[in-house]
Formats: sequence, C-alpha cells, structure tokens
Amino acid sequence: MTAQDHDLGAAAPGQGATEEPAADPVPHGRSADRTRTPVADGDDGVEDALALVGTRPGSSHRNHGAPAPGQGTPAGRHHGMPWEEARALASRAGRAGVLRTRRDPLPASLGRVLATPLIALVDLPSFDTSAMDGWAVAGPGPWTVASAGSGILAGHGGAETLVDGTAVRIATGARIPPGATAVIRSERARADRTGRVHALGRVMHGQDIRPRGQECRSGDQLLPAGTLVTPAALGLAAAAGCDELLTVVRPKVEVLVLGDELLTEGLPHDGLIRDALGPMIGPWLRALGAEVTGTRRFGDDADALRRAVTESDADLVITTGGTAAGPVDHVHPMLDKVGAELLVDGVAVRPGHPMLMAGLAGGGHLVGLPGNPLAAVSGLLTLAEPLLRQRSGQATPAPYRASLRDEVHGHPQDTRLVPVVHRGDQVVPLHYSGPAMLRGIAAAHGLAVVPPGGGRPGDELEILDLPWPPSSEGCFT
Ligand SMILES: Nc1nc2c(c(=O)[nH]1)N[C@H]1C(S)=C(S)[C@@H](COP(=O)(O)OP(=O)(O)OC[C@H]3O[C@@H](n4cnc5c(N)ncnc54)[C@H](O)[C@@H]3O)O[C@H]1N2
Ligand code: MOO
Repeated sequence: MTAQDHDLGAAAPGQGATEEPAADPVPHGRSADRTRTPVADGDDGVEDALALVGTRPGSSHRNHGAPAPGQGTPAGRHHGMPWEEARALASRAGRAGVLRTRRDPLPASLGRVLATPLIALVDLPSFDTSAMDGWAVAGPGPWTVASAGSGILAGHGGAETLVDGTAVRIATGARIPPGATAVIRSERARADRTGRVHALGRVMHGQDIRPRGQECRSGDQLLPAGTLVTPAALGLAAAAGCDELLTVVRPKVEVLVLGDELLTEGLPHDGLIRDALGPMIGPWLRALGAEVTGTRRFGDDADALRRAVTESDADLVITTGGTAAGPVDHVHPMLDKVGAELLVDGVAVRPGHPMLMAGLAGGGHLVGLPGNPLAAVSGLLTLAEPLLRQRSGQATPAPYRASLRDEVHGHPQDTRLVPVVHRGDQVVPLHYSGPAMLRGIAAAHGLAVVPPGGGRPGDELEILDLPWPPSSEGCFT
C-alpha cells in the first residue's frame, strides 16, 4: 500500500541474536546526539522521511481533536497531536455514555470489572475461630479436660462455656467456646498421666484465636468499583457471603484488517506477506477487557470497508492498515463518507504516528491502527487501551516510571514507544523496535515512553505495561 519504510529505531543490519538486550540502535542518519531542540521541517531527514500527517489537502472531516490538515505548521504539515493529549482524549471518548452492567453468579464474573464496590455481607471471620489444632483453654493452667470425646470440630454449632481451669480439644477453624482465653497448639501442650493439660511455654491471652471481624466487618468495602474480578476476588466475594456480582458489560469491539497483500497461512511469496495483525489484535483487545465480536479481512476494498463500518454495532471498530496517504489507503476517505467525526488525526509518536480515532454516527468509535505491526501496537496502547479502559469501567492505574539502563535514542520532536524488559529495578530497551518489527515487543515486558530527544542511562521513563504478566526470561534479542 505505501512504499516508504523508515524503521526509526530498527536494529542495524547484522545486529543479531545477542543474548543480552543492548542499547537501542541508532536511527537512520543520526548520531547519538540527543538534542531536544526541535529540528526545523526540511532540515531533518528523519522528519522528512516520517512526515505523513497533514499531507492530505482538502479533507472535509469534521476535525475537533487535531489541527485541521494543512493548518498550523509550515508547508501544511503538523506533527500530530501530542502523545499525552491523544491518550487523554481517547480516555475521555471512552467515558462518554453510560456503562452497561450485568449481574452474574460468581464464576461467570471472572475477568470482568466490578461495577459497584464489593461489600462484605458478614463479619470475617464470622465467629471467634481457632487458628490451630490443639486445646482451647480458660484461665491459667494446668487445665483439666472439660469433656471427653473428640472436642470441638470445624463446622459445628455452639459449644458449651469453658470454665476457668478447663481445656477442650479444638480443631483449626472450629468456633472458640465462650469463656476460652487462648488456644494452645497441640505440639506446645502435653497431657499428664492424670489427664491434665500443661502448656510447654508461656500462654498469651488470645493466642491462636482469630477474633470475629478481624478481616472485615459486615458492610465494609472490600474492593472498589473498577477492580478486575480475579480468582482471588472471586474467593474473597464468596468468603464474604456474596453469590453474585454486578460487573460492567465488556465493550464490543470489531476488528477489520485491511490489505490486499496479506496471507492468512503458509509462507510469504510473490510480494505477499503473512497477516501479523489478525492473530494479534483480537487477543490483545480481549486482554484489555473487550469482547471481540470478530476479526474480518477486507483486502483493499473501500466499499466493503465502508459497509462494514456503517453496519457495525460495536462500541469500537478497529481498522488496521490504510491510514496513510497511499493509493489504496481507504480509511480517511471512508471516514469522510460515513460522516465520522475525526477526533485524532495523527499523533506525535513513533512508531504509529498516522494512527487516528473517530466518533461514528451510531455513537461508537473507530480507532485506525497503522499497518506496520509495531506501529499498530503503538496505536493500540495510545488510543484503544485508554478508551477501552473507560468503556469497561476499569480503574486507571497510576503511571509509573523506571530507570533506564541503556541509552535510547529519541525522535527530534515526537515521543517514542520502545519495547523494554525489566532487569532488577531498571528497564532495558530491546533491539528490533522498528515499526515493521514484532520481535522486540513479543519479548518485552512493556513499552518505555521516550521523550523527544531520547533517554540516557539513569533517566526515569514512564512505562506502559503489557496486559499480561511478564514471562520470566526468554530470548530478548
Ligand atoms: N509517503 C509516506 N508514506 C508513509 C508514511 C509517510 O509518512 N509518508 N508513513 C509510514 C508509516 S510511519 C506507516 S506506519 C505506514 C502506515 O500506513 P498504513 O496505515 O496506510 O498501512 P499500510 O500502508 O496498509 O501498511 C503499512 C505496512 O504494514 C504492512 N501491513 C499492513 N497490514 C499488515 C498486517 N495485517 N500484517 C502485517 N503487515 C501489515 C504493509 O504490508 C506495509 O508494509 O505508512 C508509511 N508510509
Ligand atoms: O513509524 Mo510508522 O509511524 O511505522 O507507524
């Protein structure tokens, strides 16, 4: 579709399969100079090579979020909306409208987001409980055994009051009898020939008794709204007496993959390549909390794309490819035709600067991801992730920073997103971070947000986590 490939941040040829991740490679034609002084348009080969947004004169989109094409910068070019602003705008777009909720039994709520806080329906524990197998004792010892038999077991009803100087066998989880002042675990007590129980050490008042309400009181908030229902949250809800949870309905997302050059199986041949985004975007969106209703492939058929977007009832339509100004890049013309409101038209971020976001007539949104695979990931994290976080009611995690181990080169004006792995309390930028490459991100723990001009060892950079736990080790060349 488009011919130009600029690979800012790509590994230099021959930078092979090193075992350790190394400093980010030098972008084309630039030294390790990390000046933050913006380079004037036309002075900088990188910028010329990357310029895309704003080169489409005469666009009639309603355009509220970004400078109108042709306005604001010399030669009709702009660098796209600042990255932070684009994320904030995507987040705001996701907050529009009312969240749909549903009530389900606990197992069906797994992986959804709490629409209301989880409230304890009982005290936890609900009664004074023995923390150990042993003896419940009353007052100072030694103690005579209060009753014969197996003592008090877990799950049994009320026991008789224990009077001072007596003890009764008790099991872990059993109710503490009224009058008991402590539990002595069996290995710390012995019974003499007369049957009296002696402690083998000091006995503290209340030891090994879990008092009623130790963890929570009935009515306490256990988890706030916006919390992901994890297996642990299900366990907590059950312990606290809940049978159902009110959760947010997952936003519906449809993925439309564009490009005549894409194969769905077999080896690339004759200029055709494998579709890397079809298998990746849907599962990624699911990991972000979306219900993916389908991934459909459209080739470069503009009419079919327009029909699909018009007819979609998804909360969010994701397109891949076709965002640029090539002869078969249909996304902008299609948005024009369907009367979409272009909210973001290009973002000052590399890779991925042609990404876009639009409001659709039916109330949903469309995020256009660039076709280059890492650029698509960048669009996913910049626009789709904040939008979906809000649409699925998820709390926004506080941004966090980590110290950079190795130098990473920057774009003169734009933010860069660079795959990194955590090493100790630092992050290490990975090789193979060019826009057409997935090798870095597939091994990464997250993406470092590299400001214009780059980052030096020791700089604290914001890190975007990936929506799955980091794999422990592996090949991160
Ligand atoms: N004249 C200019 N051309 C381009 C510029 C520019 O500034 N001026 N920017 C480049 C950048 S940056 C990107 S990113 C791409 C964005 O282009 P599109 O969104 O229109 O994407 P396509 O042209 O359809 O594809 C780009 C590239 O990615 C490959 N691709 C597309 N879909 C897939 C897929 N599902 N799986 C794997 N690979 C895919 C496609 O074959 C192309 O190689 O525009 C640049 N051009
Ligand atoms: O760098 Mo493009 O921005 O590959 O997405």
